[in-house]
Amino acid sequence: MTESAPTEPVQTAEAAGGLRIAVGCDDAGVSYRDILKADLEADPRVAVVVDVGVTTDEHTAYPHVAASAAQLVANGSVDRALLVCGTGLGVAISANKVPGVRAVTAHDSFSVERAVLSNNAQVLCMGQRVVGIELARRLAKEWLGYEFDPESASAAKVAAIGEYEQGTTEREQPSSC
Ligand SMILES: O=C(CO)[C@H](O)COP(=O)(O)O
Repeated sequence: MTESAPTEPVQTAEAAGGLRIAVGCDDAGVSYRDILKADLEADPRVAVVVDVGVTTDEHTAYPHVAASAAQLVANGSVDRALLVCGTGLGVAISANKVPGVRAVTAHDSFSVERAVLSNNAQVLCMGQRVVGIELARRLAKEWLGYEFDPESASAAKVAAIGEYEQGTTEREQPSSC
């Protein structure tokens, strides 16, 4: 099911009956976004797909699309986001500017796995000019199967990322600096 972007966090993945996922792209990622979106909509693990753009005749730059999707993640409207631009880099950098969001660019199976299991990344970014479409589809499918374990040894490391973001911790610099 595709829905327009909700403004309020309405429910949880459990209540929705599956993952709620935002998809987005710039004009360099439209065809991959369309294919990946269709795959997500057909996947029984996915309850809701929210498309934040762009449309085929639109040229909104990647930071704006990425920020829209990341804000939906941050406010709890969706569980995850899948973003596509030319490289997957700009959308990741942009999404990471939204507090609470951990976005990665990944084009291989192991990195996709660790993005969730090590980093609890909610946003996966790919580059239409970098990865083949069949690999991108496979990676997106694998990505759905991973769930971060808050009891894992990785949890404290992810928490430390949040502390730096919030400025509640600071690392002592070497005395030479
Ligand atoms: O890949 C992109 C940003 O990382 C984007 O699709 C193209 O950006 P541009 O090279 O600045 O046009």
